[in-house]
Amino acid sequence: MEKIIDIRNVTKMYKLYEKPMDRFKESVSFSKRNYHEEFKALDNVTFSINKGDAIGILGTNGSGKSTLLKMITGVLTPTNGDIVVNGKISAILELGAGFNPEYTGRANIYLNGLMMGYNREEMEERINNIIEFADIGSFIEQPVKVYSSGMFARLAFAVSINVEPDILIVDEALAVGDIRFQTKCIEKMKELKAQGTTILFVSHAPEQVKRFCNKAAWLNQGILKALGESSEIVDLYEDFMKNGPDSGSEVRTISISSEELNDFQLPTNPDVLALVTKVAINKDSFKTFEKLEIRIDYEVYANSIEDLLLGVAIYTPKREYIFGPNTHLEKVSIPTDIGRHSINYVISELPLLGGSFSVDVGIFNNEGLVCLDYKQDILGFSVSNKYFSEGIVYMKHRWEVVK
Ligand SMILES: Nc1ncnc2c1ncn2[C@@H]1O[C@H](COP(=O)(O)OP(=O)(O)OP(=O)(O)O)[C@@H](O)[C@H]1O
Repeated sequence: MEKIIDIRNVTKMYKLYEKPMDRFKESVSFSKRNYHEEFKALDNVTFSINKGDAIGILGTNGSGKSTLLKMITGVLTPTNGDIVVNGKISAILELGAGFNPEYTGRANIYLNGLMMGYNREEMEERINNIIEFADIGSFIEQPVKVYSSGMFARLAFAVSINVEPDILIVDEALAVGDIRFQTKCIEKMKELKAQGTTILFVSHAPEQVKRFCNKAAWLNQGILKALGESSEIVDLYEDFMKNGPDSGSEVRTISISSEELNDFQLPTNPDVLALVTKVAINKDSFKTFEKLEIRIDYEVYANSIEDLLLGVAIYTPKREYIFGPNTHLEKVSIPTDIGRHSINYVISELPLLGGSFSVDVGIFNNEGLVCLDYKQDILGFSVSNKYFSEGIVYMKHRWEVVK
């Protein structure tokens, strides 16, 4: 795979001044006094992008996406680290950037072409396509200062994609256009992708990234949190957005005691009739339809327990209850005599789609009315996939064309 963009240990510090005057004071200070605080917008980011990749850049507001893209285009320079770009970039970064507000739309097309390294004749070959794509009617002859944000987006997009770039960077520009224009842009981006153009795409709609991009990078507070196949990264990102910063990292695969169990002993407290002593899961991250297996060890301390039952419940991190069968409801008899027992709970084809999940295990009697021992959130697991469906669970279904 040919690397087209190589980002190595890139850090970007911004200087923050409390008052505008402080910047001036600092520049004239003989004693070299500091009037600013430093803010790290990007922190030691390293990754590379291969030729032909469509990579989505994900992250909440202020996570450093624009800063990174501006450094790739050369508008900003890194404080530390290096960025190597092997191709011609066409970028729609901030609406209106690269346009002269006093010039007409038509004159700005030539100006943009010039900045991309095309001479007037070369732009003359392209201008009709650009104007047709922008489709803003007679506004093309008006100074761009009178344009609406939608018109800006149309013109910027039309120019960027009609100049045969090696790398196309689209930062949120699609969000301003109407649906018809968005569709047209996506069609054109697909065409460029098919021709091998590398595309960097920032969108606040993760589904768009899932559908359009093969890769994704997730920035969080200036740090590259995850990088990989787009659908898997979007699942992680969406999970983080829904459940907060602690989700995912809290996924545990720990059994109640990681040490081997001691010899079986009756508890000193005679009211303790049975305990779940160990819970373990076969993996901590799954793909949909993989086999999930939870092993539950429990101990029974009295001979008189009727209707002993085990239950396993799966929850989202927000405690939305997804599924909770028990051995009584399903008429499965489990050992009830004094001693140590083990049960395997097996889902042969896990139907969950993306996200992280937690598991509770309980042991009860009397049809579940009396709880003997309950372990909440005793372990967790995550599910991520290549993009093939949306939602929490995959339901068996079929499509029938009626007409
Ligand atoms: N010129 C600047 N001077 C000081 N701080 C800046 C400057 N530009 C950006 N920042 C800060 O750097 C951080 C990253 O900003 P950046 O615009 O790269 O984020 P972003 O992920 O693109 O956000 P958004 O989704 O809102 O566009 C933010 O906290 C922002 O306030």
